[in-house]
Amino acid sequence: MTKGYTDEEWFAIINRVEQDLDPTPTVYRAPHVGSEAFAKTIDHTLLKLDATEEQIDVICEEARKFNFKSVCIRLKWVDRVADDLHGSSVDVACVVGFHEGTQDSDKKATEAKNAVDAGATELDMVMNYVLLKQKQYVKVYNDIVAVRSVAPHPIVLKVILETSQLSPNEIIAGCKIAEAAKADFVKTSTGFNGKGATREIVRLMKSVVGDKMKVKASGGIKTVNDCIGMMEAGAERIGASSGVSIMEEVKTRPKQAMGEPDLEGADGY
Ligand SMILES: O=C[C@H](O)COP(=O)(O)O
Repeated sequence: MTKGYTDEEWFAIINRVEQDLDPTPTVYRAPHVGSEAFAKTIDHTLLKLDATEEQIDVICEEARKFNFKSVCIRLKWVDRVADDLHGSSVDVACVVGFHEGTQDSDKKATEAKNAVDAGATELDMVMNYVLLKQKQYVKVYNDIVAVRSVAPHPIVLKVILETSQLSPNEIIAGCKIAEAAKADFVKTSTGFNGKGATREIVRLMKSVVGDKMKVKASGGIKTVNDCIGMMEAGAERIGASSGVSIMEEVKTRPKQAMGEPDLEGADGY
């Protein structure tokens, strides 16, 4: 998929990227709150192991009602969600290697293929961040390539870095390796391990990937202002189990005039 670097070459590339990062933060424009584009940033997510059929059907109904971007679930639910969402504009997203990320690449690839065969059009795979921390960059790259090779474009591939477990240098490494492996998104967190997304981390990830990839913020995003803050930091997708309460909050907010930027989320940087 790209030139195969050695671990030593990756090490040098990552450190060069870190040195060259522009320290000036860019503020991106979030879609208008209440717009269709705002709802279409949200992956409506239910990943708890004890989810029931009824709960899965409910989140699909909610996703249709609010016109979210996707419903994000585990493999066992992909068939059902694909049926529930049939005829809607809501996509089916499935997690892979969730939530540890340490499974064998073959297992992840099989899981990814089964998800796509069952109707998933987006995959949120957990990077092997344990190997990343050991600077085994080539293995991390090959792990992502293994999934990408069974789920080529137009399947959307997001790579979850689990940023709470990583240093800034390791986050930069995860972003560059995911980009080289032709993933579409880097995603902050599983929501199951440590702190979720922060604006600072989203900003760092966006400054590394620039226009080459998109950033998904996830984990602990519960309010409209959380969403705006993440989007102004550079996220173009939000993963949240709180999508409904976010949309309920949207209804209570005064309408924005068209063309006016919403800068509320800029507070608290
Ligand atoms: O990818 C999504 C996360 O699991 C959602 O986390 P959350 O339950 O904190 O919104």
